[in-house]
Amino acid sequence: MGLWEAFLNWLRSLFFKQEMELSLIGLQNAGKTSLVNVIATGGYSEDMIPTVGFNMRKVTKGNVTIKLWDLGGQPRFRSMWERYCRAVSAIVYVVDAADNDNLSVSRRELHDLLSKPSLSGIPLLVLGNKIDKSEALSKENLTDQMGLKSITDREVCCFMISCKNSTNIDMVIDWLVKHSKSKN
Ligand SMILES: Nc1nc2c(ncn2[C@@H]2O[C@H](COP(=O)(O)OP(=O)(O)OP(=O)(O)O)[C@@H](O)[C@H]2O)c(=O)[nH]1
Ligand SMILES: [Mg+2]
Repeated sequence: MGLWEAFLNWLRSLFFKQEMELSLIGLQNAGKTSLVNVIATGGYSEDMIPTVGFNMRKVTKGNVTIKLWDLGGQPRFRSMWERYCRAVSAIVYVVDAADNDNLSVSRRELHDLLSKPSLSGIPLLVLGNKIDKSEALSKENLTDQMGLKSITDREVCCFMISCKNSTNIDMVIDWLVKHSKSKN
């Protein structure tokens, strides 16, 4: 990068700073914390500790600072999901696309959450994770089984990803950056 270009980028970053706040929701073991790690550092580990309560992490991508609320997915933490979704620019709902046994629970929890009046209209990004596994569903199947077509009161988008292989993580970041708000 030339000096002039670097200077222009610096100027741009001063004037066009964007920020956003996101909540990562989904059942335990879906891969929420893995996604935060992949977005923040690119690192992936098989050896993860379940999230107790929540973690907050700030990540900067270009001019956008993203504040991520990474929530625990075990049943005892689900009642606090709504509280952490109220002020966010988007809700990111992570699903283990290879875990057929838990899809109906995941679907129910998602639709329960979206029925809260406090969350009306907040854009939703559904991520079918673990597509590196052979038993992972296709996007069409996941869309169908999660009942995504019936959500008509907000913007809904769905991507199939793998945190393990970093598949489609760039698409996720692009989507998030597009949904950030200008600070000024
Ligand atoms: N094969 C495969 N495994 C994954 C992938 N992403 C995450 N995992 C594994 O899934 C397990 C759970 O990942 P976490 O990121 O801790 O899941 P979580 O959604 O944060 O779980 P809670 O914090 O309990 O809600 C870990 O063993 C990860 O290594 C993926 O893309 N592919
Ligand atoms: Mg976690």
